[in-house]
Amino acid sequence: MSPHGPVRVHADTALLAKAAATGLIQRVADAQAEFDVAHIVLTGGRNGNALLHELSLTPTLGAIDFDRLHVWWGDERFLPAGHADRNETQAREALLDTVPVLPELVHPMPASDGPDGDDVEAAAARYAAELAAAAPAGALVPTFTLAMFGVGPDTHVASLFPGFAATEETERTVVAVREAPKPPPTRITLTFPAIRAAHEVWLLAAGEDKADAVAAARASTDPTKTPAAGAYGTGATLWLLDRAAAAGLQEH
Ligand SMILES: O=C(O)[C@H](O)[C@@H](O)[C@H](O)[C@H](O)COP(=O)(O)O
Repeated sequence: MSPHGPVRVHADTALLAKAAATGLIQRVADAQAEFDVAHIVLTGGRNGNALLHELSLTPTLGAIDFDRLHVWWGDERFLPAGHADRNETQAREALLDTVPVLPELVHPMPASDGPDGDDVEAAAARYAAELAAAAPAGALVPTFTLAMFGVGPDTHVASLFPGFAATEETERTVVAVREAPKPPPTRITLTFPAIRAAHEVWLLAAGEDKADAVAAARASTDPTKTPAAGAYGTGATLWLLDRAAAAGLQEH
């Protein structure tokens, strides 16, 4: 599967969030019809949270059966539970606290005051085990219906930053990241083997500060140099942009 799937360009970030919310509902409803259960991977960041907030306002959200929806995260800032900067906290505020999700189907990455304390490597291993427990036979992670990733200005996705060893991981599905260039410095992240188990991957980017990163990632096939180029699904990969983030693309 090519890492450079089609691009959808929206006039602004609000329309990007609305279109993405509608698309997510359709994909989850289709997966629940076909496979009974759907698994989605949430992203942190402004665009990821804007999408979740838009979902909470979307009338067709009722097409999703939350009794059959597993929610995972692509990465997490390794902070105490409930910390305002945790992706989980922000996702709960943006959407999860407003919908009837089943707590046992919501899978946050461990917090720094969780069962492993500040041992971020043990916490990463714990999440890998949780993914494996929900995986089909022979797999290490569930077949994610949809995995979403914001794209950083340096082309990072999740907490896979350019040049970091985590971008070269081929065995483990979840690893710890230390000294991340985007604060906070200690994080937990899915690796490319986990990301590429997704049926569909979306890359979200908005704003002129992302135009160079989008152009660089779509011109590259080196996932260590430009991690966004390494995030793709088995069935589809879609880049959801606003006009500002697409400005560096010849194709648009
Ligand atoms: O934990 C995080 O910080 C996010 O998961 C990160 O990967 C984010 O998605 C990108 O940095 C884009 O963030 P913005 O959408 O806010 O630019």
